[in-house]
Amino acid sequence: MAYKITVIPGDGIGQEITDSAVEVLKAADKKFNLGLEFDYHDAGGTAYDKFGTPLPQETIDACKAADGVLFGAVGGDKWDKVDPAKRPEKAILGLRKALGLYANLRPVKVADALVEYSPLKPELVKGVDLVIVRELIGGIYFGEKCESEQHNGAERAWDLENYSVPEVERIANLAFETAKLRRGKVTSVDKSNVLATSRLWRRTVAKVAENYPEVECNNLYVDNCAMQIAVNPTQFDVIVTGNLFGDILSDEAAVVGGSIGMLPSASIGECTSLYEPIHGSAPDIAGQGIANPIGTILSAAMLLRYSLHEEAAADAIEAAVDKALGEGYRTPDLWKEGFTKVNTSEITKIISERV
Ligand SMILES: NC(=O)c1ccc[n+]([C@@H]2O[C@H](COP(=O)([O-])OP(=O)(O)OC[C@H]3O[C@@H](n4cnc5c(N)ncnc54)[C@H](O)[C@@H]3O)[C@@H](O)[C@H]2O)c1
Ligand SMILES: CC(C)[C@H](C(=O)O)[C@@H](O)C(=O)O
Ligand SMILES: [Mg+2]
Repeated sequence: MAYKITVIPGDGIGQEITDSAVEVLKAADKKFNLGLEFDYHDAGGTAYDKFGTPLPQETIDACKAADGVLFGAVGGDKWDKVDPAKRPEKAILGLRKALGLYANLRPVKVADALVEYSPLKPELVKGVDLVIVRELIGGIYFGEKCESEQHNGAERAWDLENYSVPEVERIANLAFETAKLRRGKVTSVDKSNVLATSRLWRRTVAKVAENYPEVECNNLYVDNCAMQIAVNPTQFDVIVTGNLFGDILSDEAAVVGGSIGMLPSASIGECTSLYEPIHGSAPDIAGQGIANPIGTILSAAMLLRYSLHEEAAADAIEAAVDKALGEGYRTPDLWKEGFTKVNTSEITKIISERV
């Protein structure tokens, strides 16, 4: 039986990093005889330029029909002035919604080889192993919005944040189930000292926690959490939070491991799951062949594990990444004196060979 993987390179470095991940997947396919088939589709600014929409219906249909989706990144200055409803970012937001991907798992694990690359002191970073469980299709991202209106003689804009109990329950349940398979601790992050949505969030998480007496649960305000990630990141096991806070905290947590280019993610929900690095299209380095593809390669490993249940192949890719890093190969975002500087295609080949 063949597995169908829909690949959406998108914009900027999206093409380079998805090419890398597909090359590594092909190496895994060769070794484990997986029967992978790749099917490419457009989204983002590239799709807007071709079709006048960032998310063509045929891309959504292809994702629905696939066993897993591998997504690169979308966006870029070139499209900053297009109608907000047609911005490239609408592609990933629209796909998450169309596929019902309510949960985004962002694991941050600092490989021993990378401890000294962190902007934090090595003793703070050693042993960091946490996962951010971010609610992905609710909150202020998807609330009613107004781009511009007149109010008391001045122009204003607004975005409405809302969360319902069922929306919080399903993400909280997933966070507790995830914690049960890990170290048994959930930290729920909100701003319940100010926001009504956060108070509902905190009440609902507390109710869900009653069903998981074996899991320890604590709450942090988001501002304190941002500080705690910098001063004591090893305290975290599972962090569960809303859409906007999860977006911000995951970029912060990503660099604890040295570079945003390293962090993979899995978005899961009601239909096909989607796998993407957490970073964006990096217009400042696009086309130079120097992007770090490891976040996308590790996202591909997550696809093999969670969507195709090909555990051995996923393990082999993760081990190959660790081995390449352990042998001292570094893309420019992580390079320093004494290590071997490699570009995107070189690190891809090195990882593929080690699979
Ligand atoms: N899921 C997505 O598609 C996604 C995610 C985030 C941002 N974006 C979009 O990407 C565009 C650029 O956003 P931004 O600059 O704020 O964030 P970004 O993540 O693209 O880049 C931030 C910085 O990190 C660096 N960087 C990111 N990924 C890297 C990698 N793999 N290797 C080496 N360096 C890397 C970039 O060079 C840049 O200096 C925007 O249009 C934004 O909306 C898209
Ligand atoms: C591109 C943007 C819409 C997206 C988000 O905010 O969710 C990105 O920052 C991410 O983290 O995946
Ligand atoms: Mg983000």
